[in-house]
Amino acid sequence: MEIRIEHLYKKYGGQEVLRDVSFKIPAGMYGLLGSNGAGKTSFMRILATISEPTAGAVTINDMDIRNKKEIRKIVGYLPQEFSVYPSMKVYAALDYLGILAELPKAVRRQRIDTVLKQVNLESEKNKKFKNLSGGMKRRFGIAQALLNEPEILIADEPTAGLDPEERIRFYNLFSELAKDRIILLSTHIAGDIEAACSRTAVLDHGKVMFEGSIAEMRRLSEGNVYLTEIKPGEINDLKKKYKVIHLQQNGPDILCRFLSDTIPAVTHVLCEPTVEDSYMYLLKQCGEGE
Ligand SMILES: Nc1ncnc2c1ncn2[C@@H]1O[C@H](COP(=O)(O)OP(=O)(O)OP(=O)(O)O)[C@@H](O)[C@H]1O
Repeated sequence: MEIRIEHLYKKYGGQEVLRDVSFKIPAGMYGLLGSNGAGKTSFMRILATISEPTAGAVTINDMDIRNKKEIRKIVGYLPQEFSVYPSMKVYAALDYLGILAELPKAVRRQRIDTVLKQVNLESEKNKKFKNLSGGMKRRFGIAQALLNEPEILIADEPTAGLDPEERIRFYNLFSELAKDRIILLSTHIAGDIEAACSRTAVLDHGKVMFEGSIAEMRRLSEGNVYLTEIKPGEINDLKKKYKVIHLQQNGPDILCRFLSDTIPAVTHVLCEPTVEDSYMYLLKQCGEGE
């Protein structure tokens, strides 16, 4: 099971939003990381056959994505904005989507029961869509994407707007589903990628800035991540000299995690980098390169 992307470009009018994107996505959970406008949605829509590349090639299990009909049989897609008729009940809405996907009645029944179990929405099946909580609506979105038993599930920022507990539940569901699938998900939360994915690609302004395993991603900023304890009045000074990743109140003082290419001029401890540190490190490099 593999998605192969080769020299992919996407242009909207004169704006190039994907630029020479090439990498492979193996089975398991794969995270696409990038800030707003990086090109994540444009990339995922191409893989889900909703939009077409301007140039380049994508194959899924050696099948060209231009075979839309065949590809759609093996790909499930959860777009960022997902909705159904608000007054439709959960079961009826899934049945309707199943009809659109041309699933025969008996298969539909069996699949709907299975996906409702998978996303833990069985007891909600007679509720109207509009009466579901935000997290339940997202779970419904996953259920509809799983209806045709896809080998590949593409989810665009599936956890945006969810509370931490619901986010954890979501990632548990994904890791369960990822055992025999490719799950490609996008987010701008580096910590989520670190916790859930085995590999990641970082997009910035349509270009791949990094592609590799989580361990490789962490290593990017090795030797550049420091911690220092400062007084609240010293924050601005530190920010002028270094890229601050985060600040945490520690009694009257502030614990500050920051990036530096050279040994810092303040009292410091060298830290083990996280995916978030490396993401900030990459963004800093991109910013400097512009
Ligand atoms: N249909 C479209 N027509 C014109 N420009 C578009 C279209 N879709 C996206 N864009 C532009 O392409 C660029 C990349 O957008 P995209 O939605 O792919 O990024 P993203 O990484 O998913 O961002 P976000 O996290 O905000 O969803 C942006 O500059 C956006 O304005």
